[in-house]
Amino acid sequence: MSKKKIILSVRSLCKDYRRPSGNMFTVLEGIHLDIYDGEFLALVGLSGSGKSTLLRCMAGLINPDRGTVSYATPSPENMQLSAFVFQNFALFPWMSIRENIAVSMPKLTRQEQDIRIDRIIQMVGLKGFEDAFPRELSGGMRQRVSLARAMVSDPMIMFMDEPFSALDPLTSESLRAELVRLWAQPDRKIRSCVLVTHRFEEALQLADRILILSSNPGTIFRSIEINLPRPRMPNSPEYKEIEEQLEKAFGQLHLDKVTDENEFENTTTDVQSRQKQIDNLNKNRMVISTHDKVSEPENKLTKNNSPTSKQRRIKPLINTNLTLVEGLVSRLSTEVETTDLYDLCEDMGQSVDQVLPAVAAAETLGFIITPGIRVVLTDEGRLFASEHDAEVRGKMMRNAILKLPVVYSIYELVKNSGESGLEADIAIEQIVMMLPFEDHDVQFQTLLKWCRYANLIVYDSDEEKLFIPD
Ligand SMILES: Nc1ncnc2c1ncn2[C@@H]1O[C@H](COP(=O)(O)OP(=O)(O)OP(=O)(O)O)[C@@H](O)[C@H]1O
Repeated sequence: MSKKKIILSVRSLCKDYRRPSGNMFTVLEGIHLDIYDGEFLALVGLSGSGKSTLLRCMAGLINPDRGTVSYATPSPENMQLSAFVFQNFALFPWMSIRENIAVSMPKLTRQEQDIRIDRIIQMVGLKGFEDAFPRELSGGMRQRVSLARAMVSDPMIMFMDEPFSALDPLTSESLRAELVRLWAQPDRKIRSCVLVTHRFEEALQLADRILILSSNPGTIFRSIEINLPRPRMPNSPEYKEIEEQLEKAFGQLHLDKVTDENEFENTTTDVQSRQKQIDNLNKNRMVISTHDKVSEPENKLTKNNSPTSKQRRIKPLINTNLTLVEGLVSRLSTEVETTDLYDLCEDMGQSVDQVLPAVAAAETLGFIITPGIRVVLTDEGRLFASEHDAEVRGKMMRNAILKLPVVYSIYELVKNSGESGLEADIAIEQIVMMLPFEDHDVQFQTLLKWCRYANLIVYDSDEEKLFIPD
C-alpha cells in the first residue's frame, strides 16, 4: 500500500465539541491517516467514538479544531474533490429523481448532463423512475438516488455515513452487493471511498482496510488490511480470521470503555463543573436533612480536585441482575480465576451482550478487574465466591454495594428520613445531581433492584417512598 499515491492526508486532527452543560470535550485526538488512490476504507468503532465527526472533517463539511486535512491535486484538475452520501438519503422532496441527481452535476452542457444522468440512472438501477418523486420510492430506491447523486459528479473521494442503516436487512444487503459491483467496474471514475459503518459484515464485504476508532477521545486504535477478492465469502477461513480480529478488537474496546467509565480524566472545566455539582449536592442535602453527614466517598472526591490529578468518577450503576454477577464470580472461582471474555461467555452459555453488563457490574463492585480482554478475580471476589454462609455472603454483597457513592448517599437519606420514608423524587434528584450524564430513571430502577437484592432499601410503589427494611 505504501507505494500507492496518497489522495487525502489527515495530520494530527483534533475536534472538540461543547456538551449541553457548556463544558468542552475532545471527541477526536491526534488522528493521523492517509487514504490511498483506489482504496475503499471503512471506519468502525463504538457508538459515539467520533466516526461521523471524522468523516465530516475529511469531507470538509466541518472544520477540525487542530490539525489538517489535505487533498492531493486532482487529475483531471477540474475533478470534484468529494461527495457525501448521508444515512437519511437527504433528497429534496419537491424535486424529481432526475432533478435530485442533477443538483450535484458539474457545469456541463444540457446535452452532456443528460447523457451523464442517464448513464448513472442505468448504473444504479433506477431506469423508468427518472420522473418519480422521492415519496413515491421505497427506502432502498431513495438511497440509490443519493448514491447516484454522489457518483454523478465523478468525485475523487466518496464519503458514506452509514448509507444502508436506515434500510431493512434485505434491501441493505442487495444495495451493498450493488456497490461491490459498481466499485469493481473498470471504468470507475471515483478514486477512493470512505465508509462509516457499525456493521462488521459491511466493512468486511466492502473495504480494503478497516480503521477501528477507540473512544473518549477517538483515536485510531487498530488498522486491519483485507486483501481478499470480491465478492467475499463469509465462510472462507481467511474471511473468518479477519472477522475474528475485528471481534477481538471490539471486545477490547468494550472492556476499555467499561474501565474508562470508572475513571474520570479531569479538564479544568470538568473539575469546575464537578465541584459545582458536589456543592449543589451538599447544599441540597442540608435542605433535605440538616443532620445529614456528607458521605465518605464524596468527601474524598471534593478534596482531590486538582486539575492535573486523576480522580475516581462517581460510578453509575450497571443495569444488570446481581444473580448474574454472583454466577459470574462463582464461575471464575471454580475455574482458573482468570479467563478471556469470549471463553467466559461460552462457559456461561450466554452472548457477549448478556455477559458484558455483568462483567461491568462485577468490576464496579470490586469483584473482578478486566485488563485487556481478560477477566480476573480480585481478592474480594475470591473471598465472596468462597463464602458458603448465605448470611455472611449477603453482608459482603451489601458492603460492596454500599461502597458505591450513589447507593451510599441515598441509603443515608433513607435512614435519616426515619419512619416517614424518603420520597422517590428526592432520591431521583440526588441521582440527577450525582450522575448528570446517566439516564436517571434507569439508575433509579437499578438502585431499587440492587438494594432489594441486598436487603438494603425497600420501595413502596403506592406511596412512592423508600424505606429501610425491618
Ligand atoms: N455538533 C455537535 N455538538 C456537540 N456534540 C456533538 C456534535 N456532534 C457530535 N457530538 C458528540 O460527539 C460524539 C461523537 O459523535 P459522532 O456522531 O461523531 O460519533 P459516531 O462514532 O459516529 O457515533 P454513532 O456510531 O453513534 O453514530 C458523541 O458524543 C456526540 O454526541
